[in-house]
Amino acid sequence: MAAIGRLINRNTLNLAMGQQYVAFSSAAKGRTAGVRTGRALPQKVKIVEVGPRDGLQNEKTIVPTETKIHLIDLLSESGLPVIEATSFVSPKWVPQMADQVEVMKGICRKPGVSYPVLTPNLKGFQAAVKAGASEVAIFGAASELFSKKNINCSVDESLQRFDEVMKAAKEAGVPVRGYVSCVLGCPYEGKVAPEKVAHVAKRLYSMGCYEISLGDTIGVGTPGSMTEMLEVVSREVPVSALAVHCHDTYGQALANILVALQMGISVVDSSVAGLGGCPYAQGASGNVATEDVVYMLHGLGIQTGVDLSKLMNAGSFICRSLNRKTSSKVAQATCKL
Ligand SMILES: CC(C)(COP(=O)([O-])OP(=O)([O-])OC[C@H]1O[C@@H](n2cnc3c(N)ncnc32)[C@H](O)[C@@H]1OP(=O)([O-])[O-])[C@@H](O)C(=O)NCCC(=O)NCCSC(=O)C[C@@](C)(O)CC(=O)[O-]
Repeated sequence: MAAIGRLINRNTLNLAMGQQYVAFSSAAKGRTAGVRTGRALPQKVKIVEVGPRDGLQNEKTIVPTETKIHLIDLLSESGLPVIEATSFVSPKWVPQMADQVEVMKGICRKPGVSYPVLTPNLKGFQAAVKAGASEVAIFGAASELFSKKNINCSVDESLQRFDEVMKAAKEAGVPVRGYVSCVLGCPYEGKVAPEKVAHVAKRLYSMGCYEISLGDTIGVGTPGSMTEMLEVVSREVPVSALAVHCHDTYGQALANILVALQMGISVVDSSVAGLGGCPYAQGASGNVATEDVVYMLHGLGIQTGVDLSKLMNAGSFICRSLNRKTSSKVAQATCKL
């Protein structure tokens, strides 16, 4: 009897959550989010969706190009302002991104939505522009060994390559975002000093990157280490130009994002269904799920412009296509797997 009761309660709960998740997540609307946490929070957050790139780059089986295109189109419909579409890297290094030109040509670009792509060097930049990219991202690291494993050069060499990309981008009028990987830990070197992160972030910002995304590539950070790192980095780069990019390996991503928001950051990277992992960071799980970030932000009364229901449809589509269970807690709770 008790077991049946539990079953009914669980089913009722699932049904209720399925119907009401939007209501739950918007419960704080109209209130000042800062009141609840004791610190001021931004009223609006820009979400940079990295699922089609960061999310898929590590997939062992090649995902059909049409699936990638359909995923991006569904994400475009959800109201996301930025969707990182693919990367112009060597197909020998990351075979999953070898169809970058077809992806860029196949997507329906929604007015007002930006579709940046990764470009590790001038060759990648030129190919990206030829394929119609109107925004690119360069990606460095705060760790020497990670830099070597990921892009086959030292941190200093990578900054020289990025300089070339920046010059070409300025001439072409293409905005450039900069990434710093391993900001809270490296799979090869362990702990990374915040000063190293600040050094690379400052260089990328001085080169002209309009925004610096700080990547906890292997998801080892905690609110404590995130706070410490951001305090150091924000002495060199204004917080208004910083973004956080959290992987969720240790389940700390949402807590880390919350402290970043409390420190004035208002740009958050995330991946639909929590897909992802870096091919050169073994054991790293996916990015924090976009659905979970949106749910938290809306619950805090922070605007994102994202329709959670449409976003969940995109998550559901890619999970079905990959025959994979979603990593989004929100999607799990509402049975949209
Ligand atoms: C950077 C390279 C190319 C250096 O790789 P390399 O082997 O040192 O390059 P190279 O200049 O010696 O050239 C070797 C070959 O690659 C070709 N090549 C050279 N450049 C390109 C290019 N752009 N596109 C296509 N092909 C290229 C080049 O033409 C040549 O071809 P071959 O003559 O042998 O036929 C390589 O290491 C690479 O592609 N790495 C990319 C790795 C990657 O994509 N990692 C994942 C993204 S980073 C990430 O996920 C972290 C992030 C951003 O999400 C934030 C976080 O979580 O921390």
